[in-house]
Amino acid sequence: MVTAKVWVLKKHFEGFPKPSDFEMKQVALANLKDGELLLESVFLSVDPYMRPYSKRDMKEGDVMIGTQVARIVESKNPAFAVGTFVVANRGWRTHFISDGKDLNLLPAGWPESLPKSLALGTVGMPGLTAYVGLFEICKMKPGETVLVNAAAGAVGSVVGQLAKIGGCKVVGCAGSDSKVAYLKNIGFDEAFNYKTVASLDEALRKASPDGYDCFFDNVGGEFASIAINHMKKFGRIAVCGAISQYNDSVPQKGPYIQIPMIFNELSMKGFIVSSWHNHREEGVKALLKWVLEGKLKYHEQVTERFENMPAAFIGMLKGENLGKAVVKV
Ligand SMILES: NC(=O)C1=CN([C@@H]2O[C@H](COP(=O)(O)OP(=O)(O)OC[C@H]3O[C@@H](n4cnc5c(N)ncnc54)[C@H](OP(=O)(O)O)[C@@H]3O)[C@@H](O)[C@H]2O)C=CC1
Ligand SMILES: O=C(O)CCC[C@H](O)\C=C/C=C/C=C/C(=O)C/C=C\CCCCCO
Repeated sequence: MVTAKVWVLKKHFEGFPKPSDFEMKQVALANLKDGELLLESVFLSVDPYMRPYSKRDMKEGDVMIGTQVARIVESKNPAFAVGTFVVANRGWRTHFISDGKDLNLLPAGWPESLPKSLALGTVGMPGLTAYVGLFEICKMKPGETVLVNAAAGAVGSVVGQLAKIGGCKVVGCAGSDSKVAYLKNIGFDEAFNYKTVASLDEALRKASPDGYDCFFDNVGGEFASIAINHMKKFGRIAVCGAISQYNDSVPQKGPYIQIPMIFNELSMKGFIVSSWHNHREEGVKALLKWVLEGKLKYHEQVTERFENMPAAFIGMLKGENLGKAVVKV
């Protein structure tokens, strides 16, 4: 019999998550029935969505939500061989049983040399978010100017590079000078540290005096309220995330954005990547191709050991990650 380690939400978050909000437990797994598989998590993802979704979708005592790259270690299902790697959405746990229906194989042609953890980041849900947000929501065109915040993160770093691949000028911002240096290294035309600029308004104007055609917003809040005034006529805004607000114990009251919306006849559309599942196969295939061609660079913030999941999650929310944050079990 296999004993799994799991992290449960011991107490709903209030403000930033704290280590004491989590509790690690052991769960004895039953022997496999016909058609079942035993899997071990190899890499686990920590993502911002877990913070707001935990309040909406979880009750105290539930296993933390999340995805993993897992390896099949025992199989009573002829459709899946031992040693196969998959992406699953089974939460923060070291081992789990599946009937195979909730498993996604890695994209065909995944070379042995490519870290499988990328299936949680650049060639997975965050990469797909960037792909859908740019091509389907912003509908970026060559020669346009794209702005992206949280630009050194899992989604933002892909947004900037896909926009370069798409022939655009790209402006990004992040919360440290080392992240800004990384952005320039992966091809951003302009990048700045939003925490240290004297004025965000001035920094946005200096980076692109003519303004922005597309704004890929990962942050929301005050940043979005200022950035919207730098949009060009008929600009498009992909409302991807609002991480500046997830950890608020008291909701922020931002300035209204309707006037520039109306004056510049802007398009602004919220989206959730999982609603665009019909673009998943084409998107993951394109992302893998660009990575293998060296056109799409990646960086992973790898935290070792399952016991360190809460620290990895809290660190990501505080901006300690460069690129996709993953935990190596
Ligand atoms: N709509 C959808 O389907 C999806 C939406 N998202 C959203 O995209 C955004 C980025 O996600 P992801 O790439 O996975 O995460 P990241 O890898 O970018 O990690 C989060 C980053 O957000 C930045 N951040 C944290 N707090 C603030 C703040 N108060 N103000 C500005 N920046 C902040 C930090 O970087 P920094 O150093 O720059 O501050 C941190 O590293 C999130 O809002 C997430 O919810 C992600 C996936 C799917
Ligand atoms: O590829 C897979 O199968 C894994 C899917 C994992 C994940 O569940 C899919 C989508 C993730 C979406 C993330 C969305 C965001 O980050 C946006 C976050 C918050 C928006 C506001 C939520 C308010 C809740 O009350």
